[in-house]
This record gives sequence, C-alpha cells and structure tokens, in this order.
Amino acid sequence: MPLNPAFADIVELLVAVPDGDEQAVTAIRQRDAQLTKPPGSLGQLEGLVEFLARWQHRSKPRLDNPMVTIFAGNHGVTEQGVSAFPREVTAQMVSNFTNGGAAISQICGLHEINLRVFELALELPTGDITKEPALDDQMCAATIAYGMEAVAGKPDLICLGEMGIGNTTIAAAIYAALYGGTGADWVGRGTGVDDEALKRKADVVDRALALHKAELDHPLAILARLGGREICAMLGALVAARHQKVPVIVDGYVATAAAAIAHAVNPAAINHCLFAHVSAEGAHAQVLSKMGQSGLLDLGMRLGEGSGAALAAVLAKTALHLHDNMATFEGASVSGKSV
Ligand SMILES: Cc1cc2ncn([C@H]3O[C@H](COP(=O)(O)O)[C@@H](O)[C@H]3O)c2cc1C
Ligand SMILES: O=C(O)c1cccnc1
Repeated sequence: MPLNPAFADIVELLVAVPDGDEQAVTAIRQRDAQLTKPPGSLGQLEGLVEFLARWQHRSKPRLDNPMVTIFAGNHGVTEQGVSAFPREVTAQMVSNFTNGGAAISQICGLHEINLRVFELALELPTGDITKEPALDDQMCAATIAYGMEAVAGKPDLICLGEMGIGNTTIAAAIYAALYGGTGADWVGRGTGVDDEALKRKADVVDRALALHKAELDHPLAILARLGGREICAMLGALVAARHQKVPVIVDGYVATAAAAIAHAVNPAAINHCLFAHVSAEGAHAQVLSKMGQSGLLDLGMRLGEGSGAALAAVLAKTALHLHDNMATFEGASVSGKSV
C-alpha cells in the first residue's frame, strides 16, 4: 500500500538528518589527552563526553538542563489479559510521577534532572490490535508531531521514558513486524505475568500480525497499526531532538520501539541516540543488536519510566564534570607519559 501522505513530513525529517559535529569531538579529545590520567582510562565515560559534544554541536558541551520525559498512553490490548496490572495504573502512576513517589521521580530529584510527564489521552485507549488498528494514520502522525514539543524547553539532553499498562505487548508486536519471527521470540514478562499470560502475549502478537499483515509494509504503517500513543510521541521527540541538536538517551525495551521505527526508516536517524541499558525484558538485547547498538548499562532492570535512561544521564553528568574540572598535566605539575 502507498504510505499515507500524513506521514510525508515525518519521513522527510527522518531522512534529512544533520550529521554530528566532528570538530567538537576533536576538541574534546584534545582536552582529554591533557587530563591527569592515563589516556583512555575513563573508558566509556570519555565516549559519553564525545557523544554530548558531537550531538550538541559544542566543543564545550553542557548539562545544565537535562530532562527526562515520560509519555503515558493507554492500550486497548489490555482487554486480552496481557499485563499483571489493570489499565487504571497508567493514570495512577502519572499522579505518582508528579507527586514524587515513583522511582523515576526519586532518581530525578536526587540528581537534579528535570522531569516532564506528557499524558496522551489516557481516557482514549488505542484500538485492541487483535481486532483493529491501534491508531489511524492521521492520529499517529498528529501524536508524533505532539511528541516534538518535548524539545521546546531547550533541554541539553533528553531521556525518553514511558508509562502505559500493556505496552510491552505493543513493543513486542512492533519488533515482530519489523524483524520477523513469532510473538514468542519477542515477548517477555513485562510487569511480571505468569507462564499462562506470557503464552497469551505471544498469541496476541501473532494474531495482531496476522490481522494487519497486508498493511505492515512501512515502519510508520507498523507504528499506526500496532503502536501506542506514547511510542508515537517518543518517535517525534527523538527526531525533533536530532534537528534541535539535543542528544537522546533511550530507556528500555518499550522506548527502544520508537528508535526501532526511526532506524527502520533511516538507520542514520538514531545516531544521536544512546541506549541506556539492556532491559531484563524479553528480547531487548536482540533488538539492540538488530540496530547495531548495545546498552551502556546492564543492571537487570525492567521498569520503564525512563529510569535506566536517567541513570545513564547521571553517568553522563559525571563524565562531563570530570572532563570540565580535572586538572591538566601542566596545570597540576604532573609528569606526562614517558614512553
Ligand atoms: C506500578 C507500576 C509502575 C510502572 N512503571 C513503569 N511500568 C512499566 O510497566 C508497563 C508495561 O508492562 P506491561 O506490558 O506488563 O503492562 C509500562 O507502563 C511500563 O512503563 C510500571 C508498571 C507498574 C504496574
Ligand atoms: O524495559 C522496559 O522498558 C520495560 C520492561 C518491563 C516493563 N515496562 C518497561
């Protein structure tokens, strides 16, 4: 089927992505070589500073205004008994985020990271993907556009997180549609479903793929048929960030689905994204490897909410602090490398 013209703008933004700033990276490497440590000894922390410089297009990157965004949406597929928790929890957790009681609220509070929650029509769950499309193309495109607003406050780093009961099933369906295989290859326990519900999740993915198979011929068609509002909005935030020179840290199994859609349109569209961690959920490691990526951390986490991404941002803040504040060999009168 020809792609709906509603998606023309987003395709254009995903295809015409700006390159990173390699001069800024060179400046970082020059300063790093002067710092009082053996070259390379801070390992991936050095790479984090280069990542910030390359995608902020600044030889002196800043993290004065890092932001975690949580996009929240509800899913018709919860009718199929695919989550250990009821749908109402999505809205309840949105209150918990703003009241400070959620894990992500505490991580952000402790480390001075801004937290913004975007509620996406929680009273209007998407269509049950075993029976109908999740969203129509217009609504999908409009929600992608809405997600672009996330970069309006000029954050210097954006962490993509989500909340949506049922959305690990949705992410699994997207991965199965993009990469092939059956539901069983991609589903995991999400909020902690038992063996029976795990089988049900796999079956739900298989039935959804069978129902929509004639219309899964473009990554954005896959997103509309199978996706969720929060995944659409995360895609919008991701691509807007690239054009606004904002590096992105992608959270876990669910947030990665937005990056997978972008990658399927244009692999270079996710070059400004860092994948925070390998989630314990389902086949997250395989998804990352399909995109030629790996997770920075591997802590056995499977929460969502942007929690893994926020922890990666803490490491990025630390890495940048070291880069900015360590003494040079000359300044501290420490002898440089002798051989
Ligand atoms: C209290 C609570 C807090 C959460 N925070 C994130 N999630 C995570 O779990 C959900 C996905 O799992 P499933 O597909 O099994 O429903 C998402 O909302 C995700 O962000 C939570 C889930 C619960 C129950
Ligand atoms: O890794 C994730 O994003 C995840 C895992 C389980 C439940 N919700 C989210």
